[in-house]
Amino acid sequence: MRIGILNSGGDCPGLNAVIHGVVGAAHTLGWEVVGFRDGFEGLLPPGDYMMLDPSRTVGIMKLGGTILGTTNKGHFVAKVGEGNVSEVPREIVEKAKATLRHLEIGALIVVGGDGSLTTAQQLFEMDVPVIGVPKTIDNDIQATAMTFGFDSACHSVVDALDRLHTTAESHKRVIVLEVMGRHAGWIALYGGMSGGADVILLPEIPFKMEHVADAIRQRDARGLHSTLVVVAEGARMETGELLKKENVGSKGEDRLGGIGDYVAKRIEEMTGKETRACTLGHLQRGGAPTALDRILGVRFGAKAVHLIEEGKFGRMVSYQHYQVGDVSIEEAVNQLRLVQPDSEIIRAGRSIGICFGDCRVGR
Ligand SMILES: Nc1ncnc2c1ncn2[C@@H]1O[C@H](COP(=O)(O)OP(=O)(O)O)[C@@H](O)[C@H]1O
Ligand SMILES: O=P(O)(O)OC[C@H]1O[C@](O)(COP(=O)(O)O)[C@@H](O)[C@@H]1O
Ligand SMILES: [Mg+2]
Repeated sequence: MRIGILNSGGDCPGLNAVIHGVVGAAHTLGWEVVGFRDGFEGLLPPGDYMMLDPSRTVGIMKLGGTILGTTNKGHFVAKVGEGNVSEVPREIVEKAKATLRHLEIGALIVVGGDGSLTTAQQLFEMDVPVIGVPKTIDNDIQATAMTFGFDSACHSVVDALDRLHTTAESHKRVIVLEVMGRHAGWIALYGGMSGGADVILLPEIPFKMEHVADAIRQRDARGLHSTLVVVAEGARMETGELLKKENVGSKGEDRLGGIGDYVAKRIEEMTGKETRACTLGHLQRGGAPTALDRILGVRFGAKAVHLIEEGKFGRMVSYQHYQVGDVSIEEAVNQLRLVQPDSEIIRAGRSIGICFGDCRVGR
């Protein structure tokens, strides 16, 4: 048996651990693994690929990014903007199928986000035996309680906050840290809470600048002259508008960014306190995966191979109740896991005095 694997969409720490898991489990079964380069693009004839065996994947688990490369542009677009689904052109699917036939590949593992898994589902519906592995650094796919990459991103946020605390305290400043989180604010919430942020602004909880400014004034009155604010890039201004760096229209997803600068400027105007903004950006996506992301990646990779062994095509690996299981790709795509404003974690945050920007903090 020969199987294929590709990574697609944005990268994140842990992708190489998935590859390591796939190659290890396949090797044990005596299977060969073909790794396609640059996402689905590698499927186009004559095929851009490398043979993967344990000698090729030794030591890759600790590396960030992906040895296969990835892309979010090209011929296989299946999802644009806020979730509009488009069909991958039939001739492109036929070309991909011809490459898979030519290379005698019996099953294809697609490691990708919601968009790439939408493409995977379309290939499955056109008789390609596909298995999905969920990849989202934002951790926002409903069908899996957790995915690799998220924990590493939270570590970057905590590291940044640890550093920002010392400089903010020395200068009695407010510092606003903008982090990733397009629809879901998990990175801001987990990273912010574990890094000791005082104000956390999420896409799921619309905020008012008055409440943010009030929280900072209250802290000042208590002798706490520095404040750290974490804001997810998808957090919405009072007007409900998203701040974008680039509007790409129907070509894909708009690039978000700028909310950190906006919030910092408003804080300075409203409180008179010296305020600085800092954008963590792709530092969250790069670098070595944490132990948690490595073990998740390896388990996901091994599970993907075992799903092929069982012939469970059209399924996506999923993590629920501390177990790696599977769900249908079709059900998994388009269902976002968002922070619930009335959840236990938000209540815990409020109870320790964190301001989420939607109401006055404290009694
Ligand atoms: N080969 C490709 N050609 C065109 N679009 C692609 C290709 N691979 C991925 N995309 C698109 O890139 C976007 C992002 O992919 P996705 O898998 O959702 O990852 P993420 O959102 O994590 O970056 C989606 O809109 C997806 O359809
Ligand atoms: O590398 P790019 O294209 O700037 O991507 C950044 C985007 O990726 C995201 O982190 C989403 O990634 P995931 O699909 O992996 O969750 C957004 O928060 C952010 O806008
Ligand atoms: Mg996506």
